[in-house]
Amino acid sequence: MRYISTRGQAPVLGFEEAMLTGLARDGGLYVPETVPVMAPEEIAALAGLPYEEAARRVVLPFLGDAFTEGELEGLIEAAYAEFAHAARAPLRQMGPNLFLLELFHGPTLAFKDFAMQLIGQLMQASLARSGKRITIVGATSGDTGSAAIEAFKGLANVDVFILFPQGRVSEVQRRQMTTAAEENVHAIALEGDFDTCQGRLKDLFNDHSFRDEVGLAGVNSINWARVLAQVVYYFTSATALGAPHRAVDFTVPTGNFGDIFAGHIARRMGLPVGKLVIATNQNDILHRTMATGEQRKEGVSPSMSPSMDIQVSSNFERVLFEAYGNDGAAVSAAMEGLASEGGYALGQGAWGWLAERFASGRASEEETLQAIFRAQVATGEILCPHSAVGYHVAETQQGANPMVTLATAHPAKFPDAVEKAIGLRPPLPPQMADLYDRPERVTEMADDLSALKTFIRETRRT
Ligand SMILES: Cc1ncc(COP(=O)(O)O)c(C=O)c1O
Ligand SMILES: N[C@@H](CCOP(=O)(O)O)C(=O)O
Repeated sequence: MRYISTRGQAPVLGFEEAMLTGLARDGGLYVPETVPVMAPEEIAALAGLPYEEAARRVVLPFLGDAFTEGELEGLIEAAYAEFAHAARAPLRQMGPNLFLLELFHGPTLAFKDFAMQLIGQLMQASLARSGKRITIVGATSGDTGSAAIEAFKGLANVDVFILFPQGRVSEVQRRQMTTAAEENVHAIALEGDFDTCQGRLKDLFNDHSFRDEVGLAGVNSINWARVLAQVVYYFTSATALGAPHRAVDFTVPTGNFGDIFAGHIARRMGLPVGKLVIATNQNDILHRTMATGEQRKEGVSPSMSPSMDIQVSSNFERVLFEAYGNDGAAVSAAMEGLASEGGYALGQGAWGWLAERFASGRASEEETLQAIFRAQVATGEILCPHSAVGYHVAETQQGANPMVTLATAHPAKFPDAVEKAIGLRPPLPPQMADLYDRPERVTEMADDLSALKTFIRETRRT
């Protein structure tokens, strides 16, 4: 299995190297050169399997010879052992043909745990073999950070630095990151928004001597392995609803485009996905891109679904690479336009290509609150604001197929928004009940790349 960069100028890598490399050395993102296809019988056979076994079957063809089947089985078992629901990703019926895929039963209460727990296991196995040590730097708008901390805290050969936008995550999200007591974990509150954090992360990767000096590794969805692990729940949910014998639609609350890109990969693997709907909050760059054929940045406007307050949607580059017929030079030109001129036109061919594969919608702040209210009245389910954005858009996009909307975080991570919608503050689960009593440890930093490098150099263990 070979992985190539979306910018076409970086070395071709195997799975394990791509996982440990993070951002490609030409600034692009790694994607599989070819996507393995599952036969309808293989897909049908996933129905009713334990989540772990379905994960093994879906993930294995992408790994080449990086891990043996036996190794992979053990690592997947360990990855999902701490999930609080036996089904791992249970489906809940919300209406006659509308379903919610609950992805918040992992240790940090967001869908990030599905991928982060697995890549935590894969990376540790790989590092144990090589004896190397790495420095993980992650950028977060709230959920990736705590998921990464949970997966890598306390490891002797890994240091973890998480950049989050100061004042732009919920209090629960912040405390999940700043209360880790382990000495290898460092939460950094950066001046700016999530795009600033992700921009600095990519700057660190693009400084080749720095990345080599500290053994930089990435666990954002920059890392292909993150996306791959998220492909699994599209298969488990669609087969539970009758795939491959009928098509299933999905609506995905979207920010960095990783989760919905995983759905796109599931479809390329042969899963009959009907509509794949991008759902955005008021930071609706992706919805506007689909509507106008032009991607143009506006300022980030803080919303009650902060994890989706993103304008520079990293994984859009992966789908653009396909839309441009794997033309790395065209992708580089578009990314250059986004960075220096604030936007670029997709081009008619690429716009049409995308419109055939993705629909889109947006939810305003008021529509998000109403969706939380409606879902609770209809079914008793309390949605987090991100899931509510998806729920609102899913309702407007429903057709003949079952529609699954992804519930990406637990409502207790966003008590203020939920209280505004339904007058209740959802309690944290018992293992986090003392979150507000734990001491916080955080480093506040201005947006200064050279100061960030110095901090990482001086703080990481060698
Ligand atoms: C709760 C929640 N919902 C949705 C998203 C958007 O997912 P993606 O960035 O993969 O599009 C995020 C952040 O990634 C998130 O944390
Ligand atoms: N919403 C994310 C942003 C980072 O996304 P990732 O999938 O690239 O890690 C978050 O909560 O941090």
